[in-house]
Amino acid sequence: MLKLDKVGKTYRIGAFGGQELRAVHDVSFQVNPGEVVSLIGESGSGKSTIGKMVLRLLPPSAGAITLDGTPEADYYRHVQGVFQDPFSSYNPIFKADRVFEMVRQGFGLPSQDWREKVEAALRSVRLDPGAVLGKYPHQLSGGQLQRMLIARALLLELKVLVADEIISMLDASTRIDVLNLLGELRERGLGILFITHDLSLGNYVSDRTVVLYKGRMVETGRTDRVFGDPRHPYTRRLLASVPQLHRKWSEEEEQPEPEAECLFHAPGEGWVEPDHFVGCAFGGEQDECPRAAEAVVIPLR
Ligand SMILES: Nc1ncnc2c1ncn2[C@@H]1O[C@H](COP(=O)(O)OP(=O)(O)OP(=O)(O)O)[C@@H](O)[C@H]1O
Repeated sequence: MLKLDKVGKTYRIGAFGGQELRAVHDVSFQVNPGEVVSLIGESGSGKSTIGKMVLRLLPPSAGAITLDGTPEADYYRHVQGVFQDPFSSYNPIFKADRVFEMVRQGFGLPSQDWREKVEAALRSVRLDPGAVLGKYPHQLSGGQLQRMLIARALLLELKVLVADEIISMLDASTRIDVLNLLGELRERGLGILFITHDLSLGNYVSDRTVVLYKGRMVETGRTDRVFGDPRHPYTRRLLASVPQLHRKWSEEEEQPEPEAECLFHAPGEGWVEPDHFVGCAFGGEQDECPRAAEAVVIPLR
């Protein structure tokens, strides 16, 4: 089980790193084996920063990230990531399957039976080894390249896959294939952290959802509860802003603003039901909240 416990990240910014930007505050959640957890939030809400900390590409400034008490050296074999742009993960002048050889060398894995293992991993992501091995990146589609990256991660005794906006650059028909592939990997016991700004994707793919606002968790719980009965006003706003098929944009614009809800302070903060948490987007720090003085909090139920 991957566990984040009160994780925070502060970046040093400005000339000579003289200023601080708190990108992630006090984030705690877990990803169990065979579970997809989606991390949802607007641009800049800290999703990728959390993904990078989980992948140990960035050190947390506070809190801890652990995987079953795994020793540090083994962590990288068990927790791997796939990112938005599959093309940038390949060197265009080398054949695409060089990524497999690089991972073998990088982790000092034996060359014996390697080809068979690679072919088995490719088949498990529903790729025909004969159709992709020996090809250059430009000869393969974005969906095939993305699947190869997932196959590469599978060769490393993967326990948790961090999928950061992995389908946003794929076309509609390939997207659903990759999403269904994630579903199959989940069935096989993989834990998946699915990072997206797209609420409908998060709803489609995940068992549990974490909603972020400016680096803070404002709501988390079972996806059917968070989407079916959102308690934080921010989550409600997000859900209301998803375009709906039967409505035109002009009609959307005519919708009145919801009244008298402070966007940030949710009534009944805390555990509103088992496995459904609602928190203040400012961590209860009143002086940070621009609307604290004017906030009128109404009961949501
Ligand atoms: N290396 C960095 N140095 C300084 N600030 C950073 C760095 N990386 C991200 N940030 C800042 O941290 C905040 C969170 O960024 P992050 O990329 O994690 O958000 P995100 O939710 O993934 O956004 P997006 O969906 O646009 O990728 C932003 O304000 C961003 O500008």
